Amino acid sequence: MSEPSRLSVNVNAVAMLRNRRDLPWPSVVNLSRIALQAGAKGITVHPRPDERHIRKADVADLRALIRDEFPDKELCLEGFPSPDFMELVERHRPHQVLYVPDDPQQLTSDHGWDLERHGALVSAVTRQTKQWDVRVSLFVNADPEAPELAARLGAERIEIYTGPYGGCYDDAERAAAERARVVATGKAAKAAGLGVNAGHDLTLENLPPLVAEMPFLREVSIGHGFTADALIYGFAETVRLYRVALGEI
Ligand SMILES: CC(=O)[C@@H](O)[C@H](O)COP(=O)(O)O
Ligand SMILES: NCC(=O)COP(=O)(O)O
Repeated sequence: MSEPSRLSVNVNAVAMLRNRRDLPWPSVVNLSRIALQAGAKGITVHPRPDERHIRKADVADLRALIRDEFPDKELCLEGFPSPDFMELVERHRPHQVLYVPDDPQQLTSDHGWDLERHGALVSAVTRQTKQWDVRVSLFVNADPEAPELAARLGAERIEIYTGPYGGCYDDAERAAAERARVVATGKAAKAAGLGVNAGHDLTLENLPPLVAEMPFLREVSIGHGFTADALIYGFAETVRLYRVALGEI
């Protein structure tokens, strides 16, 4: 039997494509089902306040999909802890929430929390979320100082923002330097007793060297690069390719 996967497929881009028309396809639920059947560990969505891709109704549908058809898989919700987002978390109780410091206008996530500055907010929402029996992960920059504070604020995991690493796709030397920062942050998180996730601009190319240096990585959530590959290979085959890149199969 193969190892349980570390891959959570982010389906934001599927929703974005669907939202071009007032029609229900491509179906976020059907493509998530294909990803889970193909061996992904979970589905990640980042409903943004303007619902430009994932809508509140998608969250309800995905929660039902996983509860009814894939009870051993996970739904991860990502977002800024606004009252609206917290209401969504309380209602649907995903397996994991990733709190990000994004403002409503932000195009995509491009930095982790400043935990010194926003410690009071982060610790309050973390406490509340754990009372709902939802695992809390905090989005942090690749900075080995961040994990200890994240642990003190009550987080169970961190997700290391890998955008700067992903952005070095054409520069091996800079990529190695960025990767070293991610790995050092992961090691600091592990030492602080946190589970370590990573995400943003991960691809089939940049995953293998990262995973080789971070065998303790618990989860990667991948959407943009995954969807680009899925347009070529299809969803199920792309899950297989990413699982190969993760060294799982
Ligand atoms: C937290 C993170 O890195 C991802 O959620 C990423 O920001 C995807 O969001 P978009 O699909 O809206 O770009
Ligand atoms: N948490 C990161 C995520 O869900 C997907 O990010 P990306 O692969 O779309 O950059």
